[in-house]
Amino acid sequence: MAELKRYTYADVAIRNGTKGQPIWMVYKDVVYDFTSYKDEHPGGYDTLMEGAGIDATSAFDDAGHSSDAYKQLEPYKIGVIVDEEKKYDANGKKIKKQKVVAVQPEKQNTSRSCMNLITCGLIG
Ligand code: HEM
Repeated sequence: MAELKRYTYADVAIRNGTKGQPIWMVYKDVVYDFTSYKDEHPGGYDTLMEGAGIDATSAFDDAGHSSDAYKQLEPYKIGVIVDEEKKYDANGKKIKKQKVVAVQPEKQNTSRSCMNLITCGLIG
């Protein structure tokens, strides 16, 4: 089986259907090209374009599409999002981003000097 092409969100953003660009869309880290589907979408062209060039996962899910509509995505698949930019795990669940908190050296010093103050206060 041929390996799927990998795209970044910047690659997808350019293909937003304007200025003769194709209509690419991302659903759960998979990239689709819906250019040929634009006049077939039962929900209309404008509604389809709401997801053009972006991660349209929530827009697609929120539209209340039937299971048939979900099955119709497959033939338009052209690739996947690069690993570094993936938003979903292998089970299709949204990856929770870990909050990275930098340790500030000044703060450490402040608390230490504060401790010293308390200690000094207690001793002296
Ligand atoms: C973000 C992108 C999309 C949005 C916001 C959207 C929205 C909608 C809405 C609002 C309807 C209901 C229309 C009505 O009842 O009058 C609809 C219907 C439908 N859409 Fe989409 N759509 C999107 C993309 C797609 C794509 C990519 C496909 C398939 C390749 C698709 C397949 C369908 C189908 C088959 C229906 C008919 C009802 C159903 O079976 O659920 N849509 N869409």
